Amino acid sequence: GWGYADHNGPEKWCENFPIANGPRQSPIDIQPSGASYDESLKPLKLQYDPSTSLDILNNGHSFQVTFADDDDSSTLTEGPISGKYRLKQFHFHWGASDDKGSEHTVDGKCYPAELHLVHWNTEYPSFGEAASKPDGLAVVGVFLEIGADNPNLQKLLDAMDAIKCKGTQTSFTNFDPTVLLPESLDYWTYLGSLTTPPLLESVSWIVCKQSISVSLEQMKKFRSLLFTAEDEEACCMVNNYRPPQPLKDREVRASFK
Ligand SMILES: COc1cc(C[n+]2ccc3cc(OS(N)(=O)=O)ccc3c2)cc(OC)c1OC
Ligand SMILES: [Zn+2]
Repeated sequence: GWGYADHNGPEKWCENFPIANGPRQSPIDIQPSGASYDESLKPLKLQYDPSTSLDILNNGHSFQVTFADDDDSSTLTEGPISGKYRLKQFHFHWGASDDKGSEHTVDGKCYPAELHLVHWNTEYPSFGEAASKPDGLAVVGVFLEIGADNPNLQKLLDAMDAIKCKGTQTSFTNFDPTVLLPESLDYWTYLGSLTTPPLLESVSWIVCKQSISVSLEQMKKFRSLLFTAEDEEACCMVNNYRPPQPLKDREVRASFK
């Protein structure tokens, strides 16, 4: 299957997923000077109910926290989207060292990690259905920057000992992902895709301008996870990011001046 190694990584994904070379692939390098301020863009409205958080899982590509999405308890509305999108899961991408790890870059600057909050359009019956529609998904991206210890990440980090290997999961209840958002919700937005196979071109990307902090010690904990299952030769889960893709015929809009 696909992965992030030389033999199955981003440069090879087009062999099984030709959309990898499509017209609206993600991530991209965001160039603030090339983004146009759009005064019609609304502030993001994120309303999350912590009782919808279910479990935390090492899926062999990242770790994700999954949410109950059978009602409108945790939603994203306003912002650049129309309608209501339900939170399905959040996950991260990160590097082997602090000079790389994010998927989006800003004027070529890489961050050590990037958080993705994945939402699907309730216009459609399920995540799977929405994932194949051009307006089916909305992913909020938040950069992590090396700095002070971030206490809001601690619950995630404490759960990592229980999900070290691919395929392991543990319950993860009563978590409000709002605590992971930066104080300013200024954002850039553009039309793109999932950044992992199946790379479906169904995502309205919403990338926050402001980052959140993560300490060096906390980053080391991310890097202690494994891509591999218990019975396989251990391979550290690092560099699970896709590099920026061609912007092609797209515009990036800014919600701020
Ligand atoms: C839950 O059902 C699905 C889960 C998944 C799993 N999945 C795969 C890849 C993903 C990539 C993502 O990319 S990202 N990094 O841009 O957020 C986000 C969520 C994803 C979720 C895919 C599906 O069809 C495409 C599903 O519907 C059948
Ligand atoms: Zn992601």
